[in-house]
Amino acid sequence: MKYLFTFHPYKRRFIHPVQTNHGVWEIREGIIVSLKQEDGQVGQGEIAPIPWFGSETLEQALEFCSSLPKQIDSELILSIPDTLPACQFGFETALTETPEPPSLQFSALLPAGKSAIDASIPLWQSGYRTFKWKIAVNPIDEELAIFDLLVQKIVQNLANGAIRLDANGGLSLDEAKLWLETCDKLMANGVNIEFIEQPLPRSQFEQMLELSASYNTKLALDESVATLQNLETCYSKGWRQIFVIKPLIIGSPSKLRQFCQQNQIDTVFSSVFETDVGRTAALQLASELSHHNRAVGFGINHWFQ
Ligand SMILES: O=C(O)CCC(=O)C1=CC=C[C@@H](O)[C@@H]1C(=O)O
Ligand SMILES: [Mg+2]
Repeated sequence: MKYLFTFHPYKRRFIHPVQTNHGVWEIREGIIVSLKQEDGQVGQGEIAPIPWFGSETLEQALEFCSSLPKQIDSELILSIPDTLPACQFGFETALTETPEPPSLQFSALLPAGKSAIDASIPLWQSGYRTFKWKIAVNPIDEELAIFDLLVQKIVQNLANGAIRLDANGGLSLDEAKLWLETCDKLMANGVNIEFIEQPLPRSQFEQMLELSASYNTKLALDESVATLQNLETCYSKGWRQIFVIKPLIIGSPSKLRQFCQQNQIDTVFSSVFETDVGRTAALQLASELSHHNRAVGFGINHWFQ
């Protein structure tokens, strides 16, 4: 079947710039692709790259879209190269109907630094019980002190709740060990620290594998497994703790589905701060493939003005 193909770049400014060890992210740019069938039905998909995670750049995605003919078919879509994972996701999901996903548990992202404490209260009051906090943004002694207050403020009251820490690869090995020792002690006192996400840079996989065997607190790989190729490599090198899956940059949903059906991996699905177009498709995939005991990192989606 042939589809009439159009694409529309978008640009959205974050209400609160996202502060991580990678820096401050102020504007999210992406592309909405539309595929119109002969009967007039239109399917949409979203291309939302995060090049610093290993996906293609927005420019590369735009160049790919511009290189396509006006009419394309599913054969061309399923042959999009693995070097364009965000395009693979955007075009493939534009092909498929995405029914409303069943209800999922959501995790709320807290801002880095001490503003996390005040930000957590309204989120907790609105029902969130899982929170993710960015670390390796401020000096570790400052963050450990803030974490102490955060735990007292919310986590201890969290019946069946949890807190996740995301370092975006910004800790040194010694800092990672200090965070893990701190979390293990809190875990021993009944605080549910669900995991520490990407404590070390992608280049230190072996050290993270060793850490994962040395502490009770679990580790989740994110930047290390951002594309399906990287995920398969980490799996083949022995990673069996948690895999963060960002559907919009992982690549082909059908290839991801195949891998998850062949390998029972522990996954947590995560947003790339996409629009509702990508979010709907991503939540559908999450509801299909995620271990339902892990909240999905798509909470508070009103990140934009
Ligand atoms: O996973 C979540 O809970 C929310 C999404 C999220 O934290 C991120 C999305 C995109 C890039 C990063 O800034 C960050 C992450 O590292 O997981
Ligand atoms: Mg992360």
